[in-house]
Amino acid sequence: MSEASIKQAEIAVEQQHVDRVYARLDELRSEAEAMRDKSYEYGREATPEALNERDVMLHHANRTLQALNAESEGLVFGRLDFAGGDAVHIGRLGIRDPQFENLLVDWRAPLAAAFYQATPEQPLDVIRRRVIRSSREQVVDLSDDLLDPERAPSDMRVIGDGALMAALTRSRGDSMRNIVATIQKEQDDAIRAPEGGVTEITGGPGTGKTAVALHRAAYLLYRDQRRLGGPGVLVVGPSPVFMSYISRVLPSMGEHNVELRALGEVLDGISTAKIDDPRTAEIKGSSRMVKVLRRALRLPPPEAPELLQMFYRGTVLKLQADDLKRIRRTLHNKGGQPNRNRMRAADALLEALWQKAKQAADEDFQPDRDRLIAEIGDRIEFHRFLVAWWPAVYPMQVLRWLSDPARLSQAARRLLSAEEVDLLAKSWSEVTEWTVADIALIDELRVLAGAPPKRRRAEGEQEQPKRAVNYDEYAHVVIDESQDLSPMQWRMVGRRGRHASWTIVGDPVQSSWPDAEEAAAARREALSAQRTHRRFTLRTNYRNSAEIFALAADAVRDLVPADDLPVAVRTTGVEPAVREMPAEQLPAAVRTAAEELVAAAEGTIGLITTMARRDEVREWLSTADFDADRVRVVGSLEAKGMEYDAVVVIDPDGLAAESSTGRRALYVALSRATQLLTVLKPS
Ligand SMILES: Nc1ncnc2c1ncn2[C@@H]1O[C@H](COP(=O)(O)OP(=O)(O)OP(=O)(O)O)[C@@H](O)[C@H]1O
Repeated sequence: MSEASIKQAEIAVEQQHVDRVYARLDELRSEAEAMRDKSYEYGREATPEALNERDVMLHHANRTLQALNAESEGLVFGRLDFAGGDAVHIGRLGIRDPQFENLLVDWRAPLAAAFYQATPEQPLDVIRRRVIRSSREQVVDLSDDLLDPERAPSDMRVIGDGALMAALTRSRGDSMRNIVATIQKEQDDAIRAPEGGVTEITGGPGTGKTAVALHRAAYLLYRDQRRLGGPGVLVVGPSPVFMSYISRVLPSMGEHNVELRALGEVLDGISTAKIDDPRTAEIKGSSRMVKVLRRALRLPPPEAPELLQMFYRGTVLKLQADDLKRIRRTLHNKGGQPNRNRMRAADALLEALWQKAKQAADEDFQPDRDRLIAEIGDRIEFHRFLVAWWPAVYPMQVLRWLSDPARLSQAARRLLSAEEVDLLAKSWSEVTEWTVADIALIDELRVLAGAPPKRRRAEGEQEQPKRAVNYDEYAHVVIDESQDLSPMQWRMVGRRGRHASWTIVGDPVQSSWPDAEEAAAARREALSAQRTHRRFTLRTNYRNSAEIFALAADAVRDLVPADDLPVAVRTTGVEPAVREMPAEQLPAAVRTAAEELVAAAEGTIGLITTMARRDEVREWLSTADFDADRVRVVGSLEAKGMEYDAVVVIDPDGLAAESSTGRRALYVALSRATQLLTVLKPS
């Protein structure tokens, strides 16, 4: 038999199994639907027992349906043949036949671990590992590894090799795909690491850190649905573009109960993607801001009254500006959140009025403490004063107050320089939209100020979602691109995982945060409750061709130890194109490069430029003649974590100059392409 017909025969064998799996999937779906319908009938009886049973059935039926309805593409992707003749198929879910025999083993089940862990040195009883590639329900390709040739039966057929290479060469779309069929052993070690404590995954660009973190989330949910499924898993990443890029990976594995939030979306009720200029972001992210904000809350609100005057039984009692200042200082020194201290503030003012009354006492005026406090405390004008002098404060309002440079200078005395105060005040003076760095400050103020009194719900207003606002009891928190978190952002995410276990993913070499030590200290603080720390380092770059990565690595080779740079495994024989041109010819050069790449590459084309020139570059492309649907123009910070089939890096020196981490930002931009890279250098 020719090689091609052997392969076709093996594909036919696998197709039979895949057909059985899909037929069984249909049966299970019908059963789950029937259970859901039946649960509605139970509900009609409306006794507490029936309702309870209905809820349990409905929950179970809905979960099963959700899992069964997850994209069915590539449901069956692997097979293991063991010494002794047994074989199992591995898939995105576990499916059993009516006799309870395994038709498909979930990739996260212990039985499937050998699919990822077996090597020729340690075959773990596996003789042949087969990767099955399907298009919808049709098997289209197979690829085998023979792990233990000595024990292989003579009639065992081994087809091709290189499922990983085939997966890496394929063009990518707008969404990241799951990699369940080709997870590599070093990646699997991190995915299946125990849940508790902190699991850190480091590695260079394209080593699969994001993919591994998401597969780990799916694995942990599978292993401990009860603990993680309820309080939930939070995944935090750099930008909404990135969150959208990774958003389909978990649902494609049947996991829907995971919250994905960009750093600008962590706080409930606000969402932003706006980015400050690097210098402003650096100040806003610094842990010095904790003190600045604390002090800001101690300052009197703008236009706070400076005199309290009460007529009491023919006498005028006055608290002057100095008295009021002293009372405010004492209240703050006692600690506690200002919004929770409003009663204390009222008590302190009344007590001070009583002291004044005592001083004014004479034969005609004999005040009684309890009566004075009760009477004045009930007066509407006293309440009006209190509301103006010690109002409920709202985090965003406090930041807006700090757009007044005089006020900000007071809060920032000896913490920020005059130049830093100017930059911040300016950034808050015309806020139309908060920035990503502001979100961590707003969250800090939320905690420092305490919850303001609840607003009464207006008629017809919807009730809030059942979950607590700013839910901070996640069971597992995944942080991607962790090297870029500012100290203030570490504080913000730390709050959301006080009782959680953590998966932290990052690459220090790609950092865009200038003060590594300050960020490390904030991170230690955020994770201080964690006892166990385990670390995995991924060393193979699966994204870039070796030719592209060599150019990217040149940008940082003299800045970092060689060991921190991964090894790219795939060569294409195509060198990146590096072109120089006078600055005025840059727009035409960008159009030409984009047109060439659209014609030459399948999939997505990324044009990476400085943050400042994004709109200009979009404008240049408006006259280009190509399929614009596949082209994305992004700023260097937005390119974090992303990947495209072909990339144009526009003005590399400008990219490095714009970022406070210089050539590291360039390294990120140059390591985004899977197939083709063009670099345009204006002079
Ligand atoms: N085992 C694998 N099989 C197939 N594809 C893989 C594998 N590991 C990684 N990849 C692919 O390599 C690319 C890079 O992965 P990923 O984005 O997770 O890397 P990263 O380490 O997070 O990169 P960066 O630090 O640059 O953001 C993705 O397309 C991913 O699907």
